[in-house]
Amino acid sequence: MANLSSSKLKDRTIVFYGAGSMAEAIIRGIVDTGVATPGNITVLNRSNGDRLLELQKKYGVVPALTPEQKDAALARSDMIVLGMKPKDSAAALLTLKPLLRSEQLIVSLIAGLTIQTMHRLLANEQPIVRTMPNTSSSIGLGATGISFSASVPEEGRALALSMFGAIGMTSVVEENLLQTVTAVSGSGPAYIYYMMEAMIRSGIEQGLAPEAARELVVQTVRGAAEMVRLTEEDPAELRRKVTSPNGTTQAAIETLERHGFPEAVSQAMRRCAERAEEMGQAIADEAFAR
Ligand SMILES: NC(=O)C1=CN([C@@H]2O[C@H](COP(=O)(O)OP(=O)(O)OC[C@H]3O[C@@H](n4cnc5c(N)ncnc54)[C@H](O)[C@@H]3O)[C@@H](O)[C@H]2O)C=CC1
Ligand SMILES: O=C(O)[C@@H]1CCC=N1
Repeated sequence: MANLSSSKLKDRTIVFYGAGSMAEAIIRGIVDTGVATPGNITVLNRSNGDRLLELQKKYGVVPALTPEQKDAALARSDMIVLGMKPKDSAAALLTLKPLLRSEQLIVSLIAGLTIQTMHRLLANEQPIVRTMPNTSSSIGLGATGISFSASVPEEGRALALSMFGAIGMTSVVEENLLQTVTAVSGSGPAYIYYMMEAMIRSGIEQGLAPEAARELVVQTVRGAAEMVRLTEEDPAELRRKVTSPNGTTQAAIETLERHGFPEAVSQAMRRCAERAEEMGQAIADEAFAR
């Protein structure tokens, strides 16, 4: 049993309940940075044992392969990270319910699923940390929005902040703003990748070798993000500095505007947040309709 008086993540037992791509991003981050001990991390899935063995090989974490191993890991761990798909989450919480002790900390990664729905499913006020991380966590550059149920003690807050702080930046927000965090940073990497795909494609169409197009785009995105971060200047100001009057950038930006780029981004983000809400509502509707 881990030392419960210590707030160090290293001393805590953690179960990743659902070991897909987001769980792996976090595992890689906390193992690589050394904030957690691989031997204290158990991974479990619904059915894919090979996936668990792959994670064991890559990170030294412990696979729970049999129903007995799964129940034992869930029952004894200090933290349980819910990393299954939203549609599987209600069933997983109901499975968890009879195994839980009141001091175990639940950390949810699940888009849309509210603390209220989790408390209702568990029929108690279990300490819950609801988060919205992103996959850049796997390289220590994650951005995670975090909310706490009132039942999370100070120590639980510190543990969660150290987990997500080790793999990037964290922002504690009111729970109703986690949908917005989903729209900004949870799904955000995909918008940037989408932009990169389009830029690489156009570079190739205009004659660049694929590798050159890729390298130039990657360095451009990396450099632009670092410029915003290091100079602390407003992105609009940095953009102005690239844009010579009547020059090439102005021509490009005007074209993006004509095609509704800012409005498209705004609508995409609103739809993203709305979708998170819908997904959370769908979980609750399905779980409590019976
Ligand atoms: N992928 C992303 O960028 C982000 C994902 N999330 C959230 O993370 C969660 C997982 O997403 P991904 O990792 O992308 O999905 P994924 O499909 O890669 O992984 C889900 C895993 O959960 C397992 N699983 C499903 N039901 C289970 C059950 N009853 N018991 C045990 N394991 C079960 C599946 O076998 C699978 O390994 C989702 O709820 C999503 O909303 C949050 C932020 C970012
Ligand atoms: O697409 C999704 O639903 C998840 C949540 C945020 C990023 N991926």
